[in-house]
Amino acid sequence: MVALNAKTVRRLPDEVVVPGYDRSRVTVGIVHLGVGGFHRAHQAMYLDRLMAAGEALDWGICGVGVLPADRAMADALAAQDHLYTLVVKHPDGRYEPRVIGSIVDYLFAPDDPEAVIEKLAAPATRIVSLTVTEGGYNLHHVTGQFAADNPDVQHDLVPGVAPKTSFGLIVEALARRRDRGIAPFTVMSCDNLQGNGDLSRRVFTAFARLRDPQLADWIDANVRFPNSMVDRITPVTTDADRAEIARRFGVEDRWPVVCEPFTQWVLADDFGAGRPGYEKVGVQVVDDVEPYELMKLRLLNASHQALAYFGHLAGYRLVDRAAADPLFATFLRQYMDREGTPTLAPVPGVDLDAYQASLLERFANPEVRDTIARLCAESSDRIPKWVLPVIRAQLKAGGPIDHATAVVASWARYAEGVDEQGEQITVVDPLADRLTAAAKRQRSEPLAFLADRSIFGDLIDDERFTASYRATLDSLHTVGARATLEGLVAG
Ligand SMILES: NC(=O)c1ccc[n+]([C@@H]2O[C@H](COP(=O)([O-])OP(=O)(O)OC[C@H]3O[C@@H](n4cnc5c(N)ncnc54)[C@H](O)[C@@H]3O)[C@@H](O)[C@H]2O)c1
Ligand SMILES: O=P(O)(O)OC[C@@H](O)[C@@H](O)[C@H](O)[C@H](O)CO
Repeated sequence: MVALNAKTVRRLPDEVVVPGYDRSRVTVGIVHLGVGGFHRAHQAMYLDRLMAAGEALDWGICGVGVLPADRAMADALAAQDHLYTLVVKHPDGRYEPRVIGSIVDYLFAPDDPEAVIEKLAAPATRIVSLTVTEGGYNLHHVTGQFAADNPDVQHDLVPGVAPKTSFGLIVEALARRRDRGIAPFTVMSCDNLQGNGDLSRRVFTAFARLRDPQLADWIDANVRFPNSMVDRITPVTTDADRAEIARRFGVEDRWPVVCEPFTQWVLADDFGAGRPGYEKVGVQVVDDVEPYELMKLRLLNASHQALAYFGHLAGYRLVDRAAADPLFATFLRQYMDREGTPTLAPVPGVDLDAYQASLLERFANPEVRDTIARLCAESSDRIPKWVLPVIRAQLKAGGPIDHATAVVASWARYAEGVDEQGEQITVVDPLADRLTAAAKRQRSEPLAFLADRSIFGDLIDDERFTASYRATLDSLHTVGARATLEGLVAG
């Protein structure tokens, strides 16, 4: 057994691909906030491929942990010279292991925010990328504007304090760059949000405006925020993954990453200070990302939510098991076909029918072992971004809404916190208490959950929507998830 680090990496079995490039020559050009599973399966992997081809050695990544919970990642990476194993799991049971070397440093902001700000302000830092989850942008769910009422954001607005948030860290670094005459970095969001670049521009300038209006104007005029669509299903790493990787390859890795074979990154070419030649390793660099991102968010991510709550209520705990159930597969396919896809513009080079079929195959990969629990978490940050826009578009167009609306009703039923067997459901959501309190009232007050206008806006005033919602919720309460799905599928 080999405990992974820079010295031991050469002793790994041949089937493990290891960095063939000299990592001591790699310098930091990218600072990444939110180094979780996805960043390590996606952006860091693309860069590793480029580095393996002898390119982009001045675009190494320095990871940053913003939240106190990131201490575990800081410790794991430090113990391994920032190396980790990425294991691609094929549906036939094949594992493809690769040690990724593109992350060369990691800073833990809660211990030393000043070091993070200086790293961000360093002239060599030309891109600051983000995977801080949908919640990390502090968006008002209905208006899409920056919600400044978060206590940590308020803390970061006090002059001279050590920042606690991405906003405080990035905006302070941009202020120092401006004052020192250093060109700004590009801010590249890789989170699952429509127009993630445009939206990053909105929230970072809104935060800066609360601090210093001139700085906000400077950021707005000088900083680039490219949009992107990112895709690769990356479940939470488990101890079983660690044990299996040790057993198969003799690698002792504190925090490997596992993921599906599919990967996609569609990126707008909008960088102010250069970028790695990502297109050489399969990234689609395009002028307009919107058609791709709408396709992905409204088909893949919305379908994930369509599977999540019904799946949990029907007794499933793994995504592949639910996706392989013909009833669920039919429901998802009908949702995509009749409701999601008609809201999309044509996507260059993509056959949407084939895309839908490929999603069902990806979800049903039995090796990935993605959990329903991961998909159910933080729903209040996901449903408004992925499912409600489909309902609104279909209401406007007079199109069908029953399946997308049923997803919302299934979330409301799930949020009651008790399943169909009377077992407790742990609702993981920043708004869990509020959501569960409203959901518990809905047996006597059917629209109680929808009354939260900060999430649903004025949807509660639309009679077609509420009629469909009530019908599904009532069915969930009386006949349960499976029979409700059967009814929906039968039309
Ligand atoms: N996992 C996937 O399949 C997948 C695929 C495509 C895109 N993504 C995007 O990547 C994001 C992260 O996914 P992951 O699987 O890496 O999750 P993860 O839980 O492994 O990592 C999330 C990281 O974000 C940080 N974070 C969370 N809230 C934050 C905040 N408010 N401020 C700063 N940092 C914050 C966490 O500390 C952690 O480092 C997703 O929310 C999504 O937008 C994920
Ligand atoms: O990670 P989130 O919060 O964006 O959403 C959960 C999943 O739908 C998502 O992670 C998908 O697995 C991913 O978007 C696939 O590319």
